[in-house]
Amino acid sequence: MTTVEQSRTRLGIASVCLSGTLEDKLAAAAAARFHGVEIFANDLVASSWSPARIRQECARRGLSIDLYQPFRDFEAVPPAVLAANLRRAERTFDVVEQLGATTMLVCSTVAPEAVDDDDLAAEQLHLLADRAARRGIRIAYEPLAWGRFVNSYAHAWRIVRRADHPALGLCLDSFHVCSRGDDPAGIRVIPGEKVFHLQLADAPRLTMDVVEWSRHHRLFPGMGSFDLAGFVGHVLSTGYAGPLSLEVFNDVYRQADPRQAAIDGMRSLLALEEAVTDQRHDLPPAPALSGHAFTELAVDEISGPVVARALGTLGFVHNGQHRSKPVQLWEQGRARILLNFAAQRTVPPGTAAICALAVDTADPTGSTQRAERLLAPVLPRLRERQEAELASIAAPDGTAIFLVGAGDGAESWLDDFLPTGAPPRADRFVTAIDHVSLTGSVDDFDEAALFYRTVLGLRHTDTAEIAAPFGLIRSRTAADPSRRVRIALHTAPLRRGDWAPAIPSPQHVAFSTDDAVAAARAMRALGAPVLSVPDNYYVDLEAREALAPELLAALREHSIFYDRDEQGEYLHFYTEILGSRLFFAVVQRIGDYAGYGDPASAPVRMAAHRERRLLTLRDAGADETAPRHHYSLAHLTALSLSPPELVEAAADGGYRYVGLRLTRVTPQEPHYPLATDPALMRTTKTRLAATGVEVLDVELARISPDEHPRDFQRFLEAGAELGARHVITQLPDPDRARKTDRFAELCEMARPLGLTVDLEFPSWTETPDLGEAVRVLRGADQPNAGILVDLLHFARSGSSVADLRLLPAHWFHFVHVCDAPPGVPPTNEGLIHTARFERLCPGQGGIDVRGILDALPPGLPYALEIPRATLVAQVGAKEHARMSIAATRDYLDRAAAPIS
Ligand SMILES: O=C(O)c1ccc(O)c(O)c1
Ligand SMILES: [Mg+2]
Repeated sequence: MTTVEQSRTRLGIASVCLSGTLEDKLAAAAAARFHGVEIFANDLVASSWSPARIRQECARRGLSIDLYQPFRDFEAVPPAVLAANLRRAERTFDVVEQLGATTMLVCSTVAPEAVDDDDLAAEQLHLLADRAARRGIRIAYEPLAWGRFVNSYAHAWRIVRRADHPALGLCLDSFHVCSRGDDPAGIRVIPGEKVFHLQLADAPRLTMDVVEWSRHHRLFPGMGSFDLAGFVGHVLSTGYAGPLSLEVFNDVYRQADPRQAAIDGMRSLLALEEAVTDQRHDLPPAPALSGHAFTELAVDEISGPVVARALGTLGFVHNGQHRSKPVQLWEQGRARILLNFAAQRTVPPGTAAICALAVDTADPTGSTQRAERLLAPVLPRLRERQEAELASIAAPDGTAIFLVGAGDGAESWLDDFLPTGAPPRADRFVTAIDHVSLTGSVDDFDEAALFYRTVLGLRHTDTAEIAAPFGLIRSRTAADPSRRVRIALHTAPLRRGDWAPAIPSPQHVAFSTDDAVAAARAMRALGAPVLSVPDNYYVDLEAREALAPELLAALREHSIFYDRDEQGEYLHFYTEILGSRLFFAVVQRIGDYAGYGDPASAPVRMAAHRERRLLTLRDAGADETAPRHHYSLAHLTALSLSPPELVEAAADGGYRYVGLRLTRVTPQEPHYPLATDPALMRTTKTRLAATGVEVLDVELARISPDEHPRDFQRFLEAGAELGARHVITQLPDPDRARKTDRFAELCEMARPLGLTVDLEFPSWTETPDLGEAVRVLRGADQPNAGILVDLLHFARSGSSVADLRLLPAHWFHFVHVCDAPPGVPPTNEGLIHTARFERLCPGQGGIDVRGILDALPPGLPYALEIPRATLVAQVGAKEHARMSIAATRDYLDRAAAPIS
C-alpha cells in the first residue's frame, strides 16, 4: 500500500488558499488529507511560530513543505540593486533552510529599476541559483502574467535555459498561462526535470485587470472556465513528477471556514486527477444517474397542509404513509414528493423546506464510497427493521442526498410506505421531477457546485448573474450527462443586511410536463395557486419573440413564462410561495432545450412572488370568514420592544399594523428615537418590508402651552418615511384658542406628508372629553383632522355614545381598543396608572366595548393598546401581544357579523 501511495502524485495546497492564521491553515490542510503545503511569506511573517516550529508542526501533521514563496523583483537589475537583492535572498534562504523546504519561488520582476535584458536576467538568476544550491535549495522561476518583461512560460523557459543551472527551474502556474490565452501545448517541449513546481488555479472568464483577476477571483480547478485538465495533461507529459499544488487567491475562501475550503480544494484536485490520469487515489468513478427518485420536504402542522393542498391541485395523489414515521408520499407519474412532519432538520414554524434529494444511481455502494473518498459526510442510517436501507450523504448546506439503487429491487424504499387507498387520478399532468432549485449563502455557493460536480459527477454550467429586484443573484446549474438529474444553485453574493427580500433563500421543485398549457389549465381548474405574471411581461415577450397569437394568448391567460434558443423552447409556470420560501414549478422542454428559462424572466417571477407574499402576510391570521377588522399593535402594549422587535411581534401575532411611539412621553419609559437615528430607522423599515406589517400611526405629538408644532417637523417626516397614515396628538393646554391654532398648524404641516392628525382626549388633560375634542376640530377646520377614540379615555371621561354617533364619519381613522377594571379611579394618579400599566383585554373589564365600537363608522382598524405591566413581567411582551389579539378577536369577532 505504502509503495503504491508513494508512487502517486502528491497533492498540495498553498497557505494563501485558506482563511485564518498559519495554525488554522495547516490544521485544515492536514484534515483534508493534503500531502504538502506551500507556505506564503505573509503567513509566516504573521505567525508566532518560528520557522523551525512551523517545520515541526507540518511534520507532526504529515505535511511536507513543498514551496516557500514568493521572492519578488530579483532579476535584471543594476549592480547596486543586485547586491541588495542578494542580501535579501540570503536572509530568505535562512528561513527556507529552517523550514526544511527545498524549493523557493521567484516571481518574474515587476520592479521599476529592472531592465529589459534577458542575458542579464539569466546571469543574475544563475548567480542566485548558485547561492541557493550551496544551501540545498532550488529556485523555481515563475512568470507572472503581469511580469514587467517576462510574462509567459515560453519567455521564462528561454531565460532558465540560458542561465543553465541545475538549481534553477520553472514554476508553472495555470492561472498565468491560461489568463493570457497562451497555448499550453508548448509546455511539452520543456524537460520535466526543469519544471520544479506546478501551481493550479482555475478562474471565471472576466474582462478586468489581470492582477485584480488573479488576486480576487481564482477558483479551485473545475470551477472556472480554464481547461485545467488539458493544462495538467501537457505538464505531466513532460515527465513532471512533483506535486499538484493549489494556489487559489479568492475573496470568499479568504473569509470562509478553512476546513471546508481545504475539503473543497481536495475534492477539486481529486476530480482533476481523475480527469487527467488513471491514478485516482482510490476514487471510485461516479456511477450513472438516471433521475430524481424523490424530493423530501420538511414541514410542520402549519406548512404541511398548505403544501399538501397545493400538491393535490397540481394533480398529485397522497398514495402512501410511512410505516414508522410521520411521512407522506405524494405521487404523480415518476414525480414523488415526501412530506416529512418530523424531519431531522426542523424548520422555523410555518415554513416548508427541501431537506433531502434522492437520486437514482446505477451503483449506490460505489456512489457512497466515492462520496466518502471526497470527504462528504455519510449520514447515519435511520431505519427500523425491515425498512429499506438508503445510503445518504450531506451536501454542504446540510441537505441530505439519498443514493437510491436504480437496478434490481429498485424502489424497495417504496415498500416502507403503506398504501393510503387514495383513488388514482384518471388524468396526469406531470411526468417527473425536472430539477430542484436551492439558494444558499455566498460562502456555500462554489462549495455546493463543487460538491455536486465531484461527488455526484454532475456537470455544471458557467455562473450567470441576474439583476434581481433585491440585488444581484448568481446562479449555476448542474446536471448529469444524461440530463435526468438537474440541480440549480443560487446565491445573493452581495447581500449584507436583509433589506426587503420577503422570501429569504427561496427553493423550488420543478416538475416536467408534456404540455404546459394543458397542465396549467387543468391545475387551475383544481384550484392550483398559480403565480400571476404581470401583463408587461407578455407585451415585452411579444416584442422580442413575435410568437403565434394563439400561443401568446395561452401563455398570458395561464401566466406561463416562455423562452427559446437554438435547441428548443421552454414553457414554465410557478405556484405562489407555500409557507415562506418554497414553491413549485411546472416546466415543459420542447426539442433539446437544456436551460432553465430566460434569465431576464427570473426578476419578473421574483417581483410577482414578493407581491403575492406580502399580500399573504398582510392577510395572515385571517380565517375563512375574512377579518372583520384589521388589527394594529400599539406600542404601549409592548413598549419594552424596540420598533423592529415590535414589527416582528406584530407579524408573529397576526397584526396587520403597528403603531410606533417616536417620542418619549414619560421620563421612565424606553425611547426609540426613530426620527434622529438613521440606523434604527433602517432596521425598522427592513423588518416592515420583510414581514409585510405596515405602520398605521406614530405618536405622540403632545402640545402643552410651552411646546410648538414646529418642533414636530422631523417627527412628522419620520412618520411619513415609515409609511404611517396617522399621527396621534394630545393637547394639554387650557387656552382653547391657542390649542386650536396649534392643532390647525400641525394639521397643515402633516398634510403634505399624507398624514392625518388624530386628537386623543385623556380625561386627565385639558382636552378631557369628546365634546372638547369636537370643539377643537370644528375650530381648526382642517381636512386631515381626526379624533382618536381610546375606549379607556372615552369611558373615563363620561363621553356619550349618542354624541359619538352624530359626528362626521371622516373624522375617524382608527380606534384604541382595550378594557379596564370597572369603577373610575378618584385621582388623576389613579387614572394615569391604569392608562399606562393596567388595562385589560376587551370583555375582561367594565367598559361597554361593543357599545362604543358600534357607534363608530364601520371597518376601522382596531389598534390594541393594552399595557399590562404585571402580565408582561410574567409572559414577556411578545407573548402578551399575541395573547391580546387572540383574546380580542375571540371576544369581538365571536358575536359580530362579518362586514361586507
Ligand atoms: O499575485 C501575486 O503576486 C502572486 C504571488 C505568487 C504567485 O505564485 C502568484 O501566482 C501570484
Ligand atoms: Mg503562482
